[in-house]
Amino acid sequence: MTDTPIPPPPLLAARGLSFARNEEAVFGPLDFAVDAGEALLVRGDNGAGKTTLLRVLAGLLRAERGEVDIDGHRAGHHDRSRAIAYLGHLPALKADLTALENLRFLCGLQGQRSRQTLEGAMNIVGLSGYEDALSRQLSAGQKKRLSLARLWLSPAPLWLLDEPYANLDLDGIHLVNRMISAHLREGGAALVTTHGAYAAPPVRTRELVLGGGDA
Ligand SMILES: Nc1ncnc2c1ncn2[C@@H]1O[C@H](COP(=O)(O)OP(=O)(O)OP(=O)(O)O)[C@@H](O)[C@H]1O
Repeated sequence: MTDTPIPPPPLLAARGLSFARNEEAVFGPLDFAVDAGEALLVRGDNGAGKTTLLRVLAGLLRAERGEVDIDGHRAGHHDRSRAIAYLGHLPALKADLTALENLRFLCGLQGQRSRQTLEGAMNIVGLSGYEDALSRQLSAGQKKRLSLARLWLSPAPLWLLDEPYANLDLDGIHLVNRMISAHLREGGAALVTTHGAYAAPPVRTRELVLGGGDA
C-alpha cells in the first residue's frame, strides 16, 4: 500500500479576516489562501482596503476578527517577520544613506537571501552605477527599483507587494513580473495589490477582489 502524500499547508491562510475603523468595516470577513508557488492578485477600487489588508497581514495593523496562519501555524510576530517581506506604497529608505548602504542596512535587519550579492541585486533592478548615489537623489522610479532590490535580497518566502508597479516604466513593470515569477519558481508566494492596469505575473495566480466580493 502506498501512502498518499499529505499536501503541505498553504504558505498563508486567512479565515474570517476583517478590519474596521471607528466601528466601520473596511474589509471582510475574508477567507483566502496562498500556496507556495502562487500569486494572489488583490484587486479593488481606490479605498477598497487593499493597503489595509496587506498591513494587517504584515502585522502592522491589528485585525478586528479572524485568523492568519503561516505554514499551517497561527502567525505570531516572529513568524511574520521571518516569513514576510513587505513592499509598501512608500519606499522604506534612509534618505542620507547611499543606495548600497541602504541595502546593507536592510539586509542587516532582515537577513539576506543566500547566493545573492548587493551589487548583483542592484544590477538585476537596473541600478548598476547608482551604488554610491544618496537615496534622496534618486527618482521615484529609481527608489522603487532600489526597494525591489531589497525585496530580491530578502530571504522571506512571502512577498506582500502594495502597488509594486507604481512609478515604474514599462521595463520596470516587466522587471516586477520577472521577479515575481522567479520568486514563485523558487517556492515563494506573493500577494500583489493593483488597480488592474498592468499586473500580469505570468504564473499561477488567484484573485481576491475587495469591495466586490471574492473571485
Ligand atoms: N490612516 C488612516 N486613517 C483613517 N482612515 C484610513 C487610513 N488609511 C486608510 N483609511 C481609509 O481606509 C479605507 C481603505 O484604505 P486603503 O488605503 O486600504 O485602500 P486601497 O484599496 O489601498 O486604496 P488605493 O487603491 O487608493 O491605494 C479608505 O476608506 C481610507 O480612506
